[in-house]
Amino acid sequence: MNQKTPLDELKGIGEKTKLVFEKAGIRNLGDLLSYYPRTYRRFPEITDTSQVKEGREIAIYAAPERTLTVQYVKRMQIVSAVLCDKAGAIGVRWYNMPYLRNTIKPGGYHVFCGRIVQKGANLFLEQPAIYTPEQYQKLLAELQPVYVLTKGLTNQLVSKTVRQALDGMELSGDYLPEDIRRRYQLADYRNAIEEIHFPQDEQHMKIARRRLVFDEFFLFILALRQFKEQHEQAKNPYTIRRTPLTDTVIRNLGYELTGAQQRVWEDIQRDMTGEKVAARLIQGDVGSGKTILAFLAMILAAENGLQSALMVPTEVLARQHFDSMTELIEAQHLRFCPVLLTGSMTAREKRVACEKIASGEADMIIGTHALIQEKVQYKRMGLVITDEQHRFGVRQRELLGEKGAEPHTLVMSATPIPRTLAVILYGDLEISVIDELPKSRLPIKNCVVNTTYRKKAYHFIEKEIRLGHQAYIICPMVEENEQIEAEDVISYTERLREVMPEDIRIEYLHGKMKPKEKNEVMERFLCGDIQVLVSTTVVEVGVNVPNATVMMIENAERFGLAQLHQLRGRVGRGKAQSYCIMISSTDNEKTRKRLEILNHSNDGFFIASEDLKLRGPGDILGVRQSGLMEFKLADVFADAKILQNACEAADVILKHDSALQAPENAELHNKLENYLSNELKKLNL
Ligand SMILES: Nc1ncnc2c1ncn2[C@@H]1O[C@H](COP(=O)(O)OP(=O)(O)OP(=O)(O)O)[C@@H](O)[C@H]1O
Repeated sequence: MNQKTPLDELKGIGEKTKLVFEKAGIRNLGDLLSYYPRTYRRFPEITDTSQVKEGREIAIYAAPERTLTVQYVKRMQIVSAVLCDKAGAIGVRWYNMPYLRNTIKPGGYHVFCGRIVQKGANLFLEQPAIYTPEQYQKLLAELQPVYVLTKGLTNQLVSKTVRQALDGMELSGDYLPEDIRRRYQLADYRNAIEEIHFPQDEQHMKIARRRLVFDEFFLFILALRQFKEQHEQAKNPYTIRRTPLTDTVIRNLGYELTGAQQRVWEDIQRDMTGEKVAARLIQGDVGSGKTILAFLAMILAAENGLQSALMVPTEVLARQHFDSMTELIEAQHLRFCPVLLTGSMTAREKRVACEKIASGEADMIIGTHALIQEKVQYKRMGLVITDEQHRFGVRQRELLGEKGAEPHTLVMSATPIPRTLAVILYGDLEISVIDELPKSRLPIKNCVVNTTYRKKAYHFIEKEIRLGHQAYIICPMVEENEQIEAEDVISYTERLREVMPEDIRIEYLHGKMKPKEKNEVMERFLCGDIQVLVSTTVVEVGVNVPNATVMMIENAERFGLAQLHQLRGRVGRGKAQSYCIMISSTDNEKTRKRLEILNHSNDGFFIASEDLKLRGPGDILGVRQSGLMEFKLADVFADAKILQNACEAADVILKHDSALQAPENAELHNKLENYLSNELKKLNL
């Protein structure tokens, strides 16, 4: 067995289980081994029955008062008892485990570990696992991997399957040359994989993680260097000239471009009118006004008779940009034709769009991945604008362009990273920074509060709505989940409708809704028909509704700081004073400190660096940063040092063997090829 062996060659993986894994993107053993735990769980310390609280997972050292009783309800056998310890007593229930009656005797002390649930007026310990104190002490030292789960996929199933794969696989070789491993003190691959899935303890897990993070960065940088090399050879196939039209558009915008926007616009024009194919990263904090620069670049292309494409990560965003572009064109009486192309459009709509694109009638094409997925024939494609999720824009450029005619690229990013890191991560791009917000903006007012403040917050939201504004409320979950104690969009909306005045229009939005429903809700929010939008983080990136002035975030402790900053960036985009209310459901000191950073600053760069200081590099898995720069394990902030090491290592290797053709680099070469094809697979090409 090797990394490419299909999963169903393992024992016990039948057709059904295979599909369950496939849904999580796991097809072969390589996919499985790199399905790293999302985090690790520790068993709770032993406490006593005075600490029970609904939803909490606890461990108590207790014994039943009397013999366990067994009741039959429908076809279920319910075993119940009252467990007593020094502090008091709690009811307990197990389902379909009648044999417990013989093993757990009155007065027999054990450690019971499970979750507290409320049934009617009473709290119960439900289905607790039972341990001897010695067994439990051992478990306390262990880290239990927790994976990202999908329907049918359990932690146990993943662990069991990984174990089987590791036991049956030949993983002796290490593609990382030994001198690199030695120089950067990296664990060997086999060991790292073993310890990331089955850590002996925290220290071993951290060593394993460090190696795998190095790998992620190392491959990423090697791929980047390859692209850069290819790219530097490309010549601009079309002549683009500056045009007075863009100056007129800027004059008629209704606001003045900030100094930073003007500077970056100059960079873009210089690129596009230059001799080489240009690739530039435009980095700017949330709400700094990146979109208008993208639009101006598209207008410049169109005026020169070239098509341009703007590719964004979500349908909601694609539609929003399409609408704003159409509005701009109409308001300024331009004669350009924009078209929208997204996956959820009907076959007929897509056909019409594609015809317009192929005939050259469409000047600007705005859409999602559909821009490369659909078989679209572009005509004179001169400019492609993507966001940082599509890091490997060069391949896409090739796909979007015609043979031999590579378009210019702009990559938009709101991730606030220091220049030193940006230079590494975006090594194939020139970098421009919009480091100034429009002057008309008032800084957002923030507060971090606990759940008792909710009622006041609702009153506050109502007041803002009466002033004609709108509000977002963010919940971490889509639906209720008994395992996770966090607010969910669906039941929250129901409750909110009950407590808010009836005339306030409240709707919800989440990623699992059909695209058409999502678009409808978003359009209604955009035009002010919906006043309070209860949403998951689907609104995180790019959504622009300047009339919204309140962002309330439930379970703020569950989000990374960068993500919270992105969410908050959905308000404060117009002239009115805006507010961000972060509700924290924990009194944990560390969480409080993290949220305080946001409370005191609206500056994305500052937040990212403070977050880093607080977490410290190599903090277990950290709180994931916003999903923008996605690595499996690595975090560009917390692992900045490893990133620098990986960059150095890549430079040294390429200096001696730029095409990775030397025999000692053969395995690395294969690994890189695999990496690149996986990156493309992610784009469903
Ligand atoms: N110079 C300016 N003066 C006033 N308003 C501006 C200026 N530039 C852009 N805006 C407005 O600010 C809002 C936010 O701009 P935009 O949507 O481009 O932000 P962004 O940089 O893309 O942010 P995000 O990363 O959050 O998507 C928009 O409503 C836009 O019309």
